[in-house]
Amino acid sequence: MSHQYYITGFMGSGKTTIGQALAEKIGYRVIDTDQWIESKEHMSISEIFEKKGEAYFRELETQALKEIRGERTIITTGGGIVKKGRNREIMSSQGKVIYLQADLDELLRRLEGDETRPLLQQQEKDKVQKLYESRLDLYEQADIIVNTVGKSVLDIVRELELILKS
Ligand SMILES: Nc1ncnc2c1ncn2[C@@H]1O[C@H](COP(=O)(O)OP(=O)(O)O)[C@@H](O)[C@H]1O
Ligand SMILES: O=C(O)C1=C[C@@H](OP(=O)(O)O)[C@@H](O)[C@H](O)C1
Ligand SMILES: [Mg+2]
Repeated sequence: MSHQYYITGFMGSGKTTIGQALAEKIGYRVIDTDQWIESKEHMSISEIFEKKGEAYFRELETQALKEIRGERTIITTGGGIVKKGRNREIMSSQGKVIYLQADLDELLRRLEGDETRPLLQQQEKDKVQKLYESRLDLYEQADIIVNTVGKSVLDIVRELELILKS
């Protein structure tokens, strides 16, 4: 088993939820980059986007990846972390990258009514689809890819536990 695992995927793929449950199951600690940034800035992700802008938030994501280090650690990331080559390099050099896959319709169903993701607020579906498609190749560079559609959180945790043990 690796010391550090990074969980990636589009918004709604279940990174935060699965990371938490998997960490409990295998006795790892878990740190979510969005939560790390919110507590550092004393602001919600939406407020950071609104008051400081996306570029500022992206800088903090890189800082989070550099600073969050440790044995037996799962790092759950924000869906846009893969955009920067530097971030992808940091993740693959410091640990193993897991991609949680789902089709866009499933992701949007899971996030119906959600108001915490600024990039989904008042966006046409076309725009979200373009964003999703622009990231697929980047997510697919992961070491481990798990399809989450039609599976419960528990199913996915069990599947990942087996993969990590092998
Ligand atoms: N496998 C799954 N099946 C159905 N709903 C899920 C699944 N995984 C996560 N969810 C739900 O989707 C929503 C987004 O999950 P979250 O963990 O916040 O995703 P992410 O961190 O990738 O954006 C939550 O309401 C969560 O309960
Ligand atoms: O995809 C993105 O660019 C983002 C995803 C969000 O995290 P989740 O993927 O956990 O929703 C959060 O980091 C921010 O709203 C931007
Ligand atoms: Mg999350």
